[in-house]
Parts: sequence; C-alpha cells; structure tokens
Amino acid sequence: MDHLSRPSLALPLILSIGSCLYLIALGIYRLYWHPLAHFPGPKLAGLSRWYEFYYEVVRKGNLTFHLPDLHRKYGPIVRITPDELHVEDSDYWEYLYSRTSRLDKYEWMSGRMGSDGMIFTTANSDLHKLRRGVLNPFFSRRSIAKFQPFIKEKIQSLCAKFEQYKEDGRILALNHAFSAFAGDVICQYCFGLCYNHLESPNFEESFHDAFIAVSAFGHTTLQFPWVTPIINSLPDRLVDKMNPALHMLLVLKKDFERIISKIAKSERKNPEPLTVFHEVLNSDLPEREKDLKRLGDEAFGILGAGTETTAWALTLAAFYLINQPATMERLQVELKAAIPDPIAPLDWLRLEELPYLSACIKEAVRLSYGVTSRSPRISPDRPFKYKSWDIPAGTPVSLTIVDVHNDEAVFPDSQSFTPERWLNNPRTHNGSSLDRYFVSFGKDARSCLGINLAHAELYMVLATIFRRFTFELYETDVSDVRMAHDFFIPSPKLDSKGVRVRVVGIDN
Ligand code: HEM
Repeated sequence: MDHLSRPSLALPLILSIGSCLYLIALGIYRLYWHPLAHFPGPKLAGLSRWYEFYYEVVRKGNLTFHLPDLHRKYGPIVRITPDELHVEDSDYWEYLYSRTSRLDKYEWMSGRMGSDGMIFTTANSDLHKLRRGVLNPFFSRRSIAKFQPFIKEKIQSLCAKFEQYKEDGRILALNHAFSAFAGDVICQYCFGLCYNHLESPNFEESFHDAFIAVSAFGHTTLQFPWVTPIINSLPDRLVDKMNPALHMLLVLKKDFERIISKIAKSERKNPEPLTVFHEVLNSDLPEREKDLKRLGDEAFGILGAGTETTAWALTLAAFYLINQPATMERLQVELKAAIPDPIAPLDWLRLEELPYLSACIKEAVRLSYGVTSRSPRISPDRPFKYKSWDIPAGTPVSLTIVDVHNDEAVFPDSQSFTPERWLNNPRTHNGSSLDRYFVSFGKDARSCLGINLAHAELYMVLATIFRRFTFELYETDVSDVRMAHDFFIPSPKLDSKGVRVRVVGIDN
C-alpha cells in the first residue's frame, strides 16, 4: 500500500516545489533583472499583476484614481505592472501619442473586450491601418453631414417623447434617453436599420446595460482572458441566470453577426444610402478580414464606442447646464438669436459657428473624458525617451486622459463646468493653445473614428432641446455625474439613479 501511494504523492509534490521555485525566480527576475527594474514604482506592482487586479477588480475600477497617488510618491514616470510604465505629464501627450510614429497597441489589453478583431483592440499598427482605412471615409465630415437627415429624424422622435413627459409630468431619465438616441443613430449608420430604442417606454430598451456590463467586466477579462471563451461556450440560459446584462451582450453579438450575414447575402450591394457594413463587405479587404465573426466583433466595437461615450457627454452637458442657471441663460440667449423658430430643423455645420454652444460642448466632452483607463502605446523598434529616461523598445507606456483633463496647471478648477475657459482662443500658463491639452478623442492614428458623428449628435441634440424645452433636475446632484469608477468608460457612484429631470416648459 505504502509503495503504491508514493508515486501519486510525489508528482504533486514535485509540481508544487517546481512552481514555487519558478515563481521565486520570476519574482527575482522582475525585481532585479527585468529591463524596467530600475524604474520607480511600488515593488508589488513590479512583482505581479495582482497589484492591478486589486485596484481594478476588488476596488472596482480604482487604478485610474490611484495613479496620481503613485506619481506623487514616485515621480512623473512609474512602473505600474511588471511590463508597463505610466507617465503623468500633460506635455508628454503629443510625444507619446504621435501621429507620425509607427506605434502598436498593447496586445494584452485586447483581453478587455474579449476579441482582437475590432480596430480598437487591433495591436499591430499595419493591420490596424488596413482595417481602419476602409472605415475612415464613412466617418469623414462630409459623410456625416450627408447623414444629418436621419439624425434629425431621431431628434424629432426624442422631442416628441419629451413632449409626452411634459404632458403627463413623468420623471425623465436623460441618460437613458440619450443612450437610446445614440444607439439608434450609430446602429442605423452601421446597418441601415436600428432597434428603435427611442420608441421603447421610458427608454428602457437601449444598449446601455450590455455595454456597461462589458466595460465593467473588462477588468476581470483583462486579468483572466480565458474567461471570455468559457462564457461564450456556456448555454445562453445559464449566462442569463448568472449575469443578465452579459447575456444581453452575447445576444447582441449574435444579432450583429446575423445582420451582417444578411447584408453579405443581399442582392443589393449598393443600396442608397450605403451603410458602413455594406461598404466594408464591398471593399477590397482580404477575405479573412470579412469573416463573419471578425465583422461581428468590429460592429460590436463601433456600436459600443459610439453609444455610451456620446450619451455620457450629452448627459453631462445637460446636467451642468440645468444645474447652472447663469450658464444656461447665456446659452439660451445665443440659441434664441441664432434660431428664431424653435422647431426649425438645424444644420450641424452652422451650429458649429456658435461660440458659446461650442464652448459648452467642449467643456462637457472634457469632463466626460471619453476613455478613462490608460491606453498604452508601444514603439516596437525604437526606444521612447522621457526626460532623462530611455524606455526600452517594446515597452507599453501610457498617459491617462483623466490626468490631463484634471491637470490644475492647464485647467484651473478642473472639476468645474466652465465653458468660458474655451472662449477667444485661450492659451495656457506657458503660452500653448489650450486645445493642445484637449485629448478626449485621442490625437494619434488610434484617435476616435467617430469624432464627427459625435460632434454632429452633440451640436444638434443640445441646440434642439435647449432651444425648445426647459427642464428641472429631479433628485439629481453632481455625484450622479462625477466619475466614481473607471470601467474603461466613466461610471458615477454605483447606486446613482441617473440624471433625472422634469420637463417644465416647451417653446413651440
Ligand atoms: C463624445 C463622444 C466620444 C468620445 C469622447 C470618444 C473618445 C474616444 C477615444 C479617446 C478613443 C481612443 C482610445 C484609444 O486611445 O485607444 C476613441 C476611439 C474610437 N472611437 Fe470614439 N469617442 C466618442 C464617440 C464615438 C462615436 C460616436 C463613435 C462611432 C463610430 C466612436 C468610435 C470609435 C472607434 C471605432 C474607436 C477606435 C479607433 C481606433 O482604434 O482606430 N466614438 N474614441
């Protein structure tokens, strides 16, 4: 019996000792011989990714808030994971996120979205260029200007709903309304059809829950990339029981693939107006790039990026304007002078000429941050430089939009909503244009694909609703819009009920 049991005990013992020795050797390597070992930072962060896990998963999207503490302690450049550096220096943005350098993204980060099939998660810069090249023309100013009639139609639906809220005195959750609006718009542009979320009672149906679920869960899938394939292989009903929002996401992904497959099979290759995915399928992208699963992921990335970011910027703008009567009054004076007829359809390009509206939008987008997690860049073949530091080629290095937009030297009283800071070509303390530090859409080859669409939506919605309606906040304060968690996109406190208002007046 004794000699029979010995081999079965010996193997686990050898494996355990082997694993311990491996971990000790890895720890010593990371702390003393790793190419980043001489960079400042907490030893625990250099030792293992569990440091990041603690702040992101256990403390629910907290690393972005912790980074300024690390910089206060260790200086402007800090090793934040075994392989990664973070810089806090707003002037470094232009160098790191340079339009002219060939930069990759960090492949590890693709795990956050569970796929490297979308432009957003494509690490290699050449493959990214190929994929993005097909999409770019569709998102130019000219293309978006042509898409205005559809945006106007959706704004009319939004206004019709607001009128009903006024009639029956119901409470309106603006964040839900804007999610439904932005989701319908981007969906129509991508596929030529949409789910009509704007028509759902109380805007209950939208992509909001599904996209927030994937963003929040992204901290877990980033640490454990194997979780995504497991979830994908589970029966639908089980996922629904475990996490209904995540289930909704899987259903959506399958639906996007179904819609794209239908477009691929349709006889009409060039319908009028053309949609993003008709264009991609007609393009000369290699066939492997037109694989249904890849395009489903791409659609998911574009719809995700195009819905919550825009909806959140609209929500912030609305909250601050309603909460600051003097700011609202100044905007309304400008709108009334420019738009004598409150129900006249508005033109995005003309609205862009209104200085105070433009300043309000810029300030709302600044405070909405766009993406709140760090977004590293890698120079594959030449070292980055930061002051006296040489950063080895291949190292992921990042800044964070939140740090730049909260830099008090650039944006004094940075948490306040002050549109005036954008008027009359402002300069910073060092004489630079303030625009240089406005990085909500990114600035390099990976910058926002949908910036023109986002602007068209922001200008047209805000001008229309604040020319026509008067709102009153309902049980909502600044804590409902202040970022309390970084779920890759900003999230307010978890028990927020949203930005809720009463519609108290209509100018017809
Ligand atoms: C206020 C609204 C928006 C903000 C603040 C915003 C912000 C951003 C930022 C910061 C990035 C770059 C992230 C990085 O460095 O990796 C980005 C990328 C992206 N955005 Fe937006 N976005 C907005 C609206 C939209 C809209 C309406 C679309 C719809 C098409 C969109 C689609 C994308 C896509 C596809 C990418 C990935 C681009 C690439 O990797 O080449 N975004 N966005």
